[in-house]
Amino acid sequence: MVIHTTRESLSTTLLPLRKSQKIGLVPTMGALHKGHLTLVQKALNENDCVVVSIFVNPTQFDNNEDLLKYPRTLDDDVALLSKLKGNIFVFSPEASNLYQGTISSKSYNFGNLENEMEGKYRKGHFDGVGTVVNLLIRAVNPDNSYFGEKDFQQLQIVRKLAEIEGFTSNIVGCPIVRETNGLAMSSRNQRLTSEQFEAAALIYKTLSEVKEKFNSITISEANKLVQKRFEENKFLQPEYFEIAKEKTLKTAKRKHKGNHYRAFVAVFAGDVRLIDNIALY
Ligand SMILES: Nc1ncnc2c1ncn2[C@@H]1O[C@H](COP(=O)(O)OP(=O)(O)OP(=O)(O)O)[C@@H](O)[C@H]1O
Ligand SMILES: CC(C)(CO)[C@@H](O)C(=O)[O-]
Ligand code: BAL
Repeated sequence: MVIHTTRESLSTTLLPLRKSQKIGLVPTMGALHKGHLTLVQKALNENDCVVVSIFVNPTQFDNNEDLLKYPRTLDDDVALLSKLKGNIFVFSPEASNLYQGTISSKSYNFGNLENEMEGKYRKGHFDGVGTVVNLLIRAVNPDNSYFGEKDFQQLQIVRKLAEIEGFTSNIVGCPIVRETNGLAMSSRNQRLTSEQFEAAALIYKTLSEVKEKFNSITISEANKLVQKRFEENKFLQPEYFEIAKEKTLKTAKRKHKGNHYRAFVAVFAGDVRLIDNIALY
């Protein structure tokens, strides 16, 4: 497996391939799991070669401890990718090489998408995500770029970013991959104790209950139901639970015909922050 650590070496390798090959990009922060591998496999199925970027982007963290504790497992990541069949390039640059100058965010207006949920609770997060995704897409110039629905708000932001920055790449959304207990796979799951991991099954269980009852209860009743379920669990502290319109991600207080709704949640298990969401249709 070829590992590129600079934009220059990656671009030299990709240049001759461009004429005849479709290039896929899967941006990640590493500590790869089956969720990531599903994205990579989809990218391999739909392209001739795939760049998997592994870069823990400092500008999207508002919490320095979260950044320091973020798992970094490059050797294991490469070993996992090596098991897949197909032409994969790992792109694992230093921040100074990727940013080529000061390591700071551009300021974006994503039409308010950035002010909801994750944007509200992680200040500047989506400016950091937008900045790094822009840098990665410009470095790779892919035909298709793959993002998971686990980070559904991020996926919507990246679609908007593509309009703002005029990307030629398609932005491809991929369904959430879950553990057998329902917990959405996430690199941060590595930091859970076994008790927290078991308890965290409640997140998807509760989202599924809301989905099942959604047609027969009000949004306010759904909010109360979620509050009650988490009150009963000593391992999990919800940061937010919101039912929002899928397109605008605006919090919904009442249901209106013709809208698609989605439930979103962020939960702390100790100091590990987990997010999840579910379509309510
Ligand atoms: N369980 C999953 N199902 C589908 N896509 C996923 C899943 N986990 C991660 N992804 C996607 O993989 C890409 C890279 O994600 P990232 O490297 O941040 O991993 P992560 O598991 O989301 O980690 P964390 O949430 O702890 O930051 C993102 O597009 C993300 O949405
Ligand atoms: C898209 C991304 C790789 C940008 O750093 C990150 O936010 C992620 O892994 O979801
Ligand atoms: N997968 C989202 C990246 C982050 O938590 O910063």
